[in-house]
Amino acid sequence: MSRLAQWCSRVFMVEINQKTEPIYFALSSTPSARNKELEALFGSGKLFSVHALGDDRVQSARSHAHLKSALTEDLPPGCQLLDTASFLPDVKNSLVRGFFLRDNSVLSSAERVVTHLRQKGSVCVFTYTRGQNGDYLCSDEADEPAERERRYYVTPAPAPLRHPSTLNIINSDVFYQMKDAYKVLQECSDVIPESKAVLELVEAQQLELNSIHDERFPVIVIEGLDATGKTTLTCSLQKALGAVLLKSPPQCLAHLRPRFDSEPPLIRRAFYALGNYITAAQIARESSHAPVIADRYWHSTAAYAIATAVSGREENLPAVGSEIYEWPHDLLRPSMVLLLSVSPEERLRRLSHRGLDKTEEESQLEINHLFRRKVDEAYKRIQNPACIVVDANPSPDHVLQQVLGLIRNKYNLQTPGH
Ligand SMILES: Nc1ncnc2c1ncn2[C@@H]1O[C@H](COP(=O)(O)OP(=O)(O)OP(=O)(O)O)[C@@H](O)[C@H]1O
Ligand SMILES: Nc1ccn([C@@H]2O[C@H](COP(=O)(O)O)[C@@H](O)[C@H]2O)c(=O)n1
Repeated sequence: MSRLAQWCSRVFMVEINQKTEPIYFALSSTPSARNKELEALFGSGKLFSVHALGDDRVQSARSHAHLKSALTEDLPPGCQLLDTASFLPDVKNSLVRGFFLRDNSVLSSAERVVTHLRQKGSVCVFTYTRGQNGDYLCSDEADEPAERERRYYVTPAPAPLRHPSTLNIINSDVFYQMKDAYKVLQECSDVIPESKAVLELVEAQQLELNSIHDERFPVIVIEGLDATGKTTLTCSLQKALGAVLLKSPPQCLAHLRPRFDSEPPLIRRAFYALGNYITAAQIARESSHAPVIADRYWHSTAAYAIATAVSGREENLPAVGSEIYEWPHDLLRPSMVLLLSVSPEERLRRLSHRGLDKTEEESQLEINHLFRRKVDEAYKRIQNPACIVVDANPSPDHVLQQVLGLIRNKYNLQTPGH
């Protein structure tokens, strides 16, 4: 079967704008009725869909990221790059991400970029042209000569029940057992040597990870978006309760973080997932003799990963109660998770006062209201344990007293020296 014929079983999703519904289409050997949405997508210029190819998931993820930067850098004016994906409706792990290249430039410049990519190999490029009857046709110039003559028509497809960007979340963006995240870093240890250091640190914690958690002292996790006051509150709680303060990712991974932050989601998220297991081992040790306060833990890992993976609006998130929001069965569960909630205006005020360098994701939060809403909503949908929302708009002392009240209501903890 030709390459293009294989893609005929799949549906394509093109996102023109994150705020609007994507456009769905399929490839068929028979023409179909004209459609306004497709007309808007294809317009009159030439179009290409480009997907990175790879022998394994690590290579595919890295090739996709390289392709994105190559296309973004080389794209001449008059050309537009759109995110696209192809998938089998409602079939888990069937999503393949790619790009749609719209060429409205006078010199058909995108064609040169695409030809160059084709020559370099490891990409799959389809070309879309308008036929005499006004239909849109798809062809693959790399296919065998006989196949190149065959016509595949672009036909509108219905939106699937589950938003396609949710199909690959399990084990690509969120990991539900340590061994799955561990495997990802094992698979990339040749191309990212720092992975070995992470795996050794995880190995070193095996004893604690296998031991049963002593429930004597409570473990309280503080969660929230950037600049909601987690650092301020966790430091105050540490003093007020005579607690041990821990973080996820743990300090021992701090020097490796920038390396993994520059990698695609599969690798980056596996790194943060393993960070939680190292923090879990530290929690197991410390909570045997004192209360533990943790600044971020699994809720952060999952909520950011889900919100980044799911494109478009909040409604595209997996529904409440989905398995996506379940806690990993092998990860130590905290006694209480508090989610600091701050109005967007107050958060921006705090960010601008702080004046520190912003990470890419922080800047995205600032400009991307949609993303922020998705992170916030994903936090609230995570279960077992679910988080308790705390109004963190008031003064630091007010927030501290509120949280101490919640903790003391549940546990009989004394302030040191009282
Ligand atoms: N309750 C509060 N009222 C007013 N300002 C606050 C409050 N809590 C923290 N701040 C200020 O807001 C800024 C961000 O606070 P903080 O660093 O504690 O947030 P964070 O959640 O730890 O941020 P990040 O996750 O980005 O490290 C700081 O300048 C801090 O002094
Ligand atoms: N347990 C965690 C902690 C953090 N992350 C990721 O890091 C970013 C936020 O961390 P800051 O230190 O900058 O506040 C955010 O992008 C999370 O994706 C995580 O995944 N898991």
